[in-house]
Amino acid sequence: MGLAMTRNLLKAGYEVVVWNRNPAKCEPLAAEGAKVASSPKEVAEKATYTFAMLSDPEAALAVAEGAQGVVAGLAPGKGYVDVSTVDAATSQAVAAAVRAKGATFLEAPVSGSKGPAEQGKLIFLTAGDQALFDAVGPALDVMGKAKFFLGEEGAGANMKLVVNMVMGSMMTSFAEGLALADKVGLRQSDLIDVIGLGAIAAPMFALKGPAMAKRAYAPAFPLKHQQKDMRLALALGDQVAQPLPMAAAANSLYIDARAHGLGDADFSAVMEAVAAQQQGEAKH
Ligand SMILES: NC(=O)C1=CN([C@@H]2O[C@H](COP(=O)(O)OP(=O)(O)OC[C@H]3O[C@@H](n4cnc5c(N)ncnc54)[C@H](OP(=O)(O)O)[C@@H]3O)[C@@H](O)[C@H]2O)C=CC1
Ligand SMILES: O=CCCC(=O)O
Repeated sequence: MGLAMTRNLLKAGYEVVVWNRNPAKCEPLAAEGAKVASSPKEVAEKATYTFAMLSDPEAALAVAEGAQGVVAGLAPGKGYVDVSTVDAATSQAVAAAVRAKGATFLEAPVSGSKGPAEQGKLIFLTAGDQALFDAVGPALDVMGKAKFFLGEEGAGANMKLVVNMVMGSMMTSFAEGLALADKVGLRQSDLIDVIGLGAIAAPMFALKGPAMAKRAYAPAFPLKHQQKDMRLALALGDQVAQPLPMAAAANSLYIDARAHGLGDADFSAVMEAVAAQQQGEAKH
């Protein structure tokens, strides 16, 4: 995600300084005009606005608050925008550390996967300091097709988790439908066509369905991240005493798929966990 988003900033003429834990991943961006820093701190020192796209809450905290982290390089007049999908508590902790340095903070997780990231068509779900939202608005418009400002930090993280919880449950339900159709002798391609013409048509079903029918799962949104989002959404439900039985059932399928080595496959690979359960075996 970070690679595609940065490419769009470079194409739009922004001066960009990049850092990645595995430095080899910076090489294509360096070839396209980005400067490479040796730490997140150096990025924040060199840039006015620092964006982070990281896997999970642990990574977001490490990169923000580590000894060579972003916060160490911030100062008044600078801003930090975290576009990773994390929980509200992580975002709030980072926001407090950023503001203690006199800088501003915006959480801005995205809806949309690899394709929209490449095409500059992401949807930003932001919250935090509105002045920073206004300042980075043109950059968000380069990377995305829509942006929402939802209020204080935590609101963007929560919105993202709710959206991805719904998406994760939709995907498991779709996988069960494909598996059941196959079991009763229906063509999965017919099911995909029928769903696509009716009230439950969804771009996700049309996009992923044909590959799922072939049991092919080239990664766009890695399954390990979908399972992380289900876990964080369920924790959010616990915090506010909202029962989420459908999401809990879906999460157990993602956990199963992840345990069987499918964490780096696309999240549609949850199909394999569904198929294995229907066969009454733990084979994937
Ligand atoms: N892929 C998608 O379709 C979408 C993903 N998201 C969210 O965006 C985020 C990134 O997703 P994606 O790009 O697919 O994930 P990847 O797994 O491809 O990238 C994760 C990034 O986090 C870095 N990272 C992980 N742990 C650490 C750490 N401890 N310290 C420093 N860096 C670390 C990785 O570095 P390294 O390269 O060194 O491993 C890598 O740059 C996730 O929160 C995901 O849920 C949101 C919308 C869509
Ligand atoms: O977090 C990942 C979202 C993927 C999508 O919105 O298509």
